Amino acid sequence: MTLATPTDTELETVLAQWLPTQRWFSAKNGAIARVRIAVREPLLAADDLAADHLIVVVELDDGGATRYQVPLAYRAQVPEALAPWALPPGTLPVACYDALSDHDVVVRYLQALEQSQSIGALRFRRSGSAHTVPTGRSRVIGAEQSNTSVVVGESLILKLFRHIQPGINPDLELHMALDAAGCDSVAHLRGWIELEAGSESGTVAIAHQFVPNGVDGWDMAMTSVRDLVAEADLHASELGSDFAGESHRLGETVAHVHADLARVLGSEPREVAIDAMRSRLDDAVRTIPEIADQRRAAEAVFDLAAAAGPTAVQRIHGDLHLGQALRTPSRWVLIDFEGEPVKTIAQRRQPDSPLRDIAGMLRSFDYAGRHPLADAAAGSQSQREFRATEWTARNSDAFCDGYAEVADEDPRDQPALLQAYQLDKAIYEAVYEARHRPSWLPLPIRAITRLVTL
Ligand SMILES: Nc1ncnc2c1ncn2[C@@H]1O[C@H](COP(=O)(O)OP(=O)(O)O)[C@@H](O)[C@H]1O
Ligand SMILES: O=P(O)(O)O[C@H]1O[C@H](CO)[C@@H](O[C@H]2O[C@H](CO)[C@@H](O)[C@H](O)[C@H]2O)[C@H](O)[C@H]1O
Repeated sequence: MTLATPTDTELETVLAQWLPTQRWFSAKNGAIARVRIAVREPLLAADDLAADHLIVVVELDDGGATRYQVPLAYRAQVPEALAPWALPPGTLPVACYDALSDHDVVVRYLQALEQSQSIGALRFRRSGSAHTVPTGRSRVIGAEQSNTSVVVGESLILKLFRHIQPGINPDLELHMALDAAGCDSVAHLRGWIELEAGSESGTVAIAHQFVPNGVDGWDMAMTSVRDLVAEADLHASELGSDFAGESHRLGETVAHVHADLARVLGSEPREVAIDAMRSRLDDAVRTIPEIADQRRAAEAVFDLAAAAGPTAVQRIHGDLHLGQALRTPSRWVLIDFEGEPVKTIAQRRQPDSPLRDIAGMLRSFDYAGRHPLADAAAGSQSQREFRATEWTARNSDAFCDGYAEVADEDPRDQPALLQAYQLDKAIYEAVYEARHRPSWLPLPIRAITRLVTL
């Protein structure tokens, strides 16, 4: 006999309690009026384990509605190791938990991908030649991420988008283009899942080759900066953990990826959408009153950029920072081509200047350089501040040098646009930090002050 699973109504009640506790649930500030199951596709139905793939619509009191993807598994009891993924028992007749934590359910997803199956409204698509489901165990990563990824057998990574929107996700579109270009600075595409639901159709998950032995660029940069803060009498160039060589190589990598994207998806001269930057500033001032004093000066930076005239635009990464770069023993690999999570899919698919990605990385060097200062002991703080500024400048320059060597174009030759993109990113970061990590908010706020007075 197969396991009895909860009714939609039973699940909707429990989901309304559980969803706001999840990191990827973005509507934390709004009160939930109702959770409605829009799609429920059965994936497994055995006597000891059942699983459904759910798309739920969360309706808020303010009238807003967002769609989330929630795979659920059911057993008589939640296995002890999976307890952190359990939903509150409430009135459910069986134990219920996030299905991505259960290896048996993950294997079901991978089999469907491998065979390009359709399960109800879900279309599983394999990319490239036949590949077998990895044999090793699976592990969930991304507790602090916008989405949820599962690594299987240390050879494949399946990422399920949590907040889903209609349309092709840029992460899929750009990886298809980069694979077609033969780019080896990204993880190769292994498959994807689409939801076919009329006007709500779109990409809901992507599988990539897992990059083994990859070290996150942010973690590497942190090691270098921490050494600098501990040895404040050394220059960045004197550190054993100097990062400038890596920054240079990262600049080269980003330039190669931009060139491949332009070659496959095109590039053309166009005015940069400075109005979008102005309206982001307006929204940010409403959320973060501390930056209101900088508004006039920020508008002046945007005015100067608007006067710069047309520049080459193309498809870009869109949310590039050190955490989106993995250093393998042989090269840098860029990941997560989704663009900024706050933008709609249509906005993220708009061509933009490569300067946006370069500015994203420059902001990241600034974050890396200054973040450890908050923890450093007082006393020689000004010396540490000096060293942190030096570290940031050294690595930003190395990155731009590396980029310029490959692109034959130095990003620093367009100072007004580069400054506007950095300022726009710092404004985005301020809103991001206010929402997700309030203790980090001073970092982008100080950057805004610096960027408007350059
Ligand atoms: N192809 C890959 N190989 C190895 N690790 C990866 C790969 N893709 C992502 N990761 C790891 O998973 C984490 C989350 O991936 P990411 O695509 O950035 O998710 P999110 O959209 O949730 O931020 C990354 O920080 C990285 O550590
Ligand atoms: O990786 P995500 O796509 O989820 O990106 C979001 O979260 C990032 C934080 O993890 C955030 O990046 C900001 O903090 C980083 C340090 O943690 C720093 O290196 C980046 O420069 C800074 O922007 C990113 O903005 C946000 O979209």
